[in-house]
Amino acid sequence: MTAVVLSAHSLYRFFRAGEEETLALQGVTLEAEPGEIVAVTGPSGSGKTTLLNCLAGLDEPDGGTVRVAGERISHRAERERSALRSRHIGVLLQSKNLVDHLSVRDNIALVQRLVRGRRPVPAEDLLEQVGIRDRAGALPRQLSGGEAARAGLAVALANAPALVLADEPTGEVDGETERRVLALLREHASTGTAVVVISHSRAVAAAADRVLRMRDGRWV
Ligand SMILES: Nc1ncnc2c1ncn2[C@@H]1O[C@H](COP(=O)(O)OP(=O)(O)OP(=O)(O)O)[C@@H](O)[C@H]1O
Repeated sequence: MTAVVLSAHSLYRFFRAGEEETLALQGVTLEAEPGEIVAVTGPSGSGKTTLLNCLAGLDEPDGGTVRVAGERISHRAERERSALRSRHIGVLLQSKNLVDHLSVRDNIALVQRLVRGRRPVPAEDLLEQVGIRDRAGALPRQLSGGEAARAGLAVALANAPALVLADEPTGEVDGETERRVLALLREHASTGTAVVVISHSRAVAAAADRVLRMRDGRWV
């Protein structure tokens, strides 16, 4: 087992739209150890989602490297990044990680089929943990915002990932559900998972081991 689950070094990301250039990430370095929950906060447009996308291998940084569980995920073909993501990372983005035409149960099964050599946690158990066991047969569009957020979390945890990357996982849930989600993340962290979570919630910051603040693509 590697000492750090996530090692992102000196990440840069530029976006160009016509004449305008945005420096979304300006040399961001981040490491996370097994068992650690890191909260990332900062104003709108500061680069948080861009960072998470680069960490997840959903986007390529223009400079710098990302390693997850000892394997480099940056600067690789999309297919390779996708395979590494299935193997090591649970991703919960604001855009949601549920496939529309599959039930919640089948969304979990889909993620678990991509991972070999690990015994999957039964879908019902994952859904019990997030408190929506009775919604296993529902389609994503039949879920409330809070239920969809919890289903997304169950899917993010379905591959028993070394690293969980979550963008506002408690943005749409009530206080009680937020506590439940945080307890669940802590439980997974205690088994060695590292968690990086973007959030403006005070409860999330209080539950985290470290809180990092971003502004204009840099830590402040
Ligand atoms: N695909 C893109 N093309 C052009 N500019 C982009 C793109 N994605 C992000 N940006 C710009 O990069 C900057 C950082 O955006 P990002 O979404 O990472 O911020 P954020 O901190 O996650 O914001 P929020 O809290 O509102 O989600 C912003 O100025 C944004 O407009």
